[in-house]
Amino acid sequence: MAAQKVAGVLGATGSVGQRFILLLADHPDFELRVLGASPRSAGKKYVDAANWKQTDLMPKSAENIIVSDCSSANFKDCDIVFSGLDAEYAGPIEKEFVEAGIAVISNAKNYRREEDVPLVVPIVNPEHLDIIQQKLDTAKQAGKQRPGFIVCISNCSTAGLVAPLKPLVDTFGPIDTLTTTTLQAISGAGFSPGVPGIDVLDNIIPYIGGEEDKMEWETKKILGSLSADKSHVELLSPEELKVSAQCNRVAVSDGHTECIALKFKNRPAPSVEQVKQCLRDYVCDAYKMKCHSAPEQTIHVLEQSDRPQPRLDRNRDRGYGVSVGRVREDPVLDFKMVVLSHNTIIGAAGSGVLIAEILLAKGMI
Ligand SMILES: NC(=O)C1=CN([C@@H]2O[C@H](COP(=O)(O)OP(=O)(O)OC[C@H]3O[C@@H](n4cnc5c(N)ncnc54)[C@H](OP(=O)(O)O)[C@@H]3O)[C@@H](O)[C@H]2O)C=CC1
Ligand SMILES: N[C@@H](CC(=O)OP(=O)(O)O)C(=O)O
Repeated sequence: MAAQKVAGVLGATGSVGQRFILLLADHPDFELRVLGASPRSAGKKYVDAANWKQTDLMPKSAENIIVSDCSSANFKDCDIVFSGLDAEYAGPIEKEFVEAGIAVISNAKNYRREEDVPLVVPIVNPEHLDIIQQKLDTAKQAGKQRPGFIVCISNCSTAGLVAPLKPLVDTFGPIDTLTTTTLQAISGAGFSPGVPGIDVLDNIIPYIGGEEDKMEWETKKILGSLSADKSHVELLSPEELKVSAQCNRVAVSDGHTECIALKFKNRPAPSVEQVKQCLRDYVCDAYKMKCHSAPEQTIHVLEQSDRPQPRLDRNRDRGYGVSVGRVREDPVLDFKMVVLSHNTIIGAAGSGVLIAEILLAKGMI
């Protein structure tokens, strides 16, 4: 077995950071050695710094790690750094890491729209990581040191949305119009401070700041194609794809549900049975590459009329699989369906870990 790569986590005490700790404990490819968080946590043992909220116990291996401040010098021995930093602080910290030659996989929104930064949902568009290979090749040819780089993970609701779209577009051609109404879990709002119980209990909050714009924009980058020179992604134009999102916060702990409807450009549209079969048959590249965390079944098509449900279905394929149910014809567009994805696994930390496994398999770290 190859030696494990050394890994660090920024924002290790937060909602996404805690999920990274769980997913990286006992990982065959990565040894988690360095944890970073705010100055409030730095200097404390992880067990004292983190307000642990996961239903799995904190891994013993993390308990006694002393939390560092988020300066790249503390992470200089890391082959890869995963970031679950609060977006308010992620920008300059992640930039400093990249300038120090470190490979960063970020959950924060700050660099997702940069032209030369891949925005990757690993079960959907791992080929966009070729942008990184191109950067590494260019540096090598110029006789430069291996550069640092950043890969961004998408917004969590966007990750669930694009998962079923990918095989549908590959099989039936482009989508013309897409609408989604989300029901998003409270863990998506993070832990500092998080959504107060009094706001969300017995309630639905029909607003999540910035979320709708992110979903509408990021979908067009993730479903876009790599440029011929592999330096950037060509975004889908508004004429190529119209997307409309409405986002709501609901009193669910983990798992974002989305009610989506879509219309294909090509006529005649496929049948409901063809759509379901296409989703069932989809095998993501990461699974074909035998990546450790890749879901065996990328998309679970559920036939029961009252599924998917967050509590019952969010952990399919350890949270790396996406569930789709209630696939049916839509009298306005072509089809509608309900999509469920685990927001801190395939929507955040799990995607980060799977991206790192793909980078490792392709020799980029
Ligand atoms: N939760 C989710 O489902 C998803 C979240 N994201 C994104 O991931 C990122 C993390 O989100 P989430 O885990 O929910 O947020 P949390 O609020 O739960 O965690 C934020 C983390 O950032 C750290 N932090 C805060 N201020 C600073 C600072 N000044 N310097 C260094 N570290 C700091 C916190 O440390 P401390 O505990 O010491 O304050 C904590 O570890 C965000 O950018 C978010 O938008 C993306 C997709 C999904
Ligand atoms: N906004 C998402 C989580 C999140 O932080 O997304 P982003 O990384 O795109 O800001 C939610 O509330 O569920």
